[in-house]
Amino acid sequence: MAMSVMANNEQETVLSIESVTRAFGSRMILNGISLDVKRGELLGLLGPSGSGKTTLIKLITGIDRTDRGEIRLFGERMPRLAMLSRFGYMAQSDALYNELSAKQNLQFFGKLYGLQGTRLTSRIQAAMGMVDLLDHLDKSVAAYSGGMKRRLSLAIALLHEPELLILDEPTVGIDPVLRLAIWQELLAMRDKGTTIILTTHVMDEADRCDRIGLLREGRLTAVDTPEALKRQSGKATIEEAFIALGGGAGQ
Ligand SMILES: Nc1ncnc2c1ncn2[C@@H]1O[C@H](COP(=O)(O)OP(=O)(O)OP(=O)(O)O)[C@@H](O)[C@H]1O
Repeated sequence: MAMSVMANNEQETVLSIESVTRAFGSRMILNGISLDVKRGELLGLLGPSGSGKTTLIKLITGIDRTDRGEIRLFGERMPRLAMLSRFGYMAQSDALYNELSAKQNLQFFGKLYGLQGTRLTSRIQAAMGMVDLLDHLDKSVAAYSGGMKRRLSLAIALLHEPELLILDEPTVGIDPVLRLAIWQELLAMRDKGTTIILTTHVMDEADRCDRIGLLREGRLTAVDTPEALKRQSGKATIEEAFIALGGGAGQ
């Protein structure tokens, strides 16, 4: 009985962050962060440059370790290698093989995730269609523009249809029309149950998230829906709310 209740709870909470602290040298970068993310939720992390968004993302993926506190993905304490296949990760700087074609990159990463044969081929088509790069599959990545590399990195993160997507500034350098199309895809994935955690500096993107976590000087100063944050700050737009709630400081 107790076991089944626990299993249900664990299924609901995809990510649990508890009292997490991370310092570099004597500088406290993250200070007592606690946050839960439920299955099928789209959480946006917003904060001034240097507020610790990427540091937090790296702790969630297990690339970096907390100094204090704990992070659990799907109930498992991170870092844990076995969790790698459960999420798709898009880093802030693209990790691509420049000398290979886009297709070869996708095949390489796809095989790492256990995809092969017709499933790998169909997933490559679907993911590249989503980022509008199907016409450039055979092009060498060295010949890709910065925005195209971002889109290819996103396609790789989506390739194995993970139940959790962790995206660090996924739409930087992507033009507004395609950005909108990518957001429609992300929202459709969310609606089908994919959990998405992303960082952004773009206010209209933040507005589309289910909840926004506001980071400032290493602390999570607010976590709520865009509507609640606007109400709480008495502001009409998320941009004004962000500044009113202390997000405008820094740089
Ligand atoms: N490995 C490291 N060693 C020392 N300092 C680091 C390290 N990684 C990050 N920092 C520092 O931690 C702070 C937070 O960096 P982080 O990249 O998490 O910020 P961010 O909110 O993602 O910023 P941006 O929006 O500009 O990407 C910065 O001052 C950065 O210089």
